[in-house]
Amino acid sequence: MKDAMTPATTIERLPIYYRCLQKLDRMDVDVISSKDLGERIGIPSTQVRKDLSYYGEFGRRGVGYEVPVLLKHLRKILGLAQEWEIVLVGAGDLGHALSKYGGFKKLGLNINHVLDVDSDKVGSKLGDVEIQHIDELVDVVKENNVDIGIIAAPGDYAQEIADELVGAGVKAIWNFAPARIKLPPEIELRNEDLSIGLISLAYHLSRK
Ligand SMILES: NC(=O)c1ccc[n+]([C@@H]2O[C@H](COP(=O)([O-])OP(=O)(O)OC[C@H]3O[C@@H](n4cnc5c(N)ncnc54)[C@H](O)[C@@H]3O)[C@@H](O)[C@H]2O)c1
Repeated sequence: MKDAMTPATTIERLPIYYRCLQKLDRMDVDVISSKDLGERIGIPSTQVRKDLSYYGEFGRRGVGYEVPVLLKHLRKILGLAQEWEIVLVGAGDLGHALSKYGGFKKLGLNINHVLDVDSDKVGSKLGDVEIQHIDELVDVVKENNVDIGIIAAPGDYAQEIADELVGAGVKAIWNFAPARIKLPPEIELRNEDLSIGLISLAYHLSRK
């Protein structure tokens, strides 16, 4: 089924299924019913079946889903059957946190390049990645076939950085800067705002 027909909420749930199945696989669980899978991630079994039906027929009626098989399919669907080369722009507090988080590497999402404008930071290491000067952006992207760029620099520079990333060949941008950046339609853009989660907690608490 085409992505355009898959609801955004289903796509957002795929990584949750994936993580849950990885855990089950580590526990040597071979088969899981849609009911058990739904309970583990807090949604009804009907929703599980509907979500997965957008991508094929994976389960067996009355039996459930074979965990390793579904995991393999989801890995492919999520684009995690391959390794991704990623450049991070901005080696500040957020850049440190993102770069040092080990979970991305385990998924094959490799933040192998970090760029910054601050000459005091250039040459120092973030984990085992050496920070390079922002002037190296084009070479870094081209020489390493970088597909994904992360912007963790101030908002005032976000558009300029995004344009440079795209010009160099990056196909997707994860933007943390508080700026509305404009990109060609073929470039995937995800704007992230961690405060949304915290504000929603405050919203719900204030109504109790
Ligand atoms: N979306 C979110 O949830 C979220 C959360 C935290 C921070 N942020 C945003 O992320 C960005 C970084 O936040 P931070 O707390 O790490 O800030 P920071 O000041 O600690 O780090 C910013 C880094 O960007 C570098 N930089 C500045 N201009 C640059 C340029 N033109 N090219 C390359 N590097 C450049 C600086 O030298 C610095 O190392 C800010 O825009 C901030 O608003 C967003």
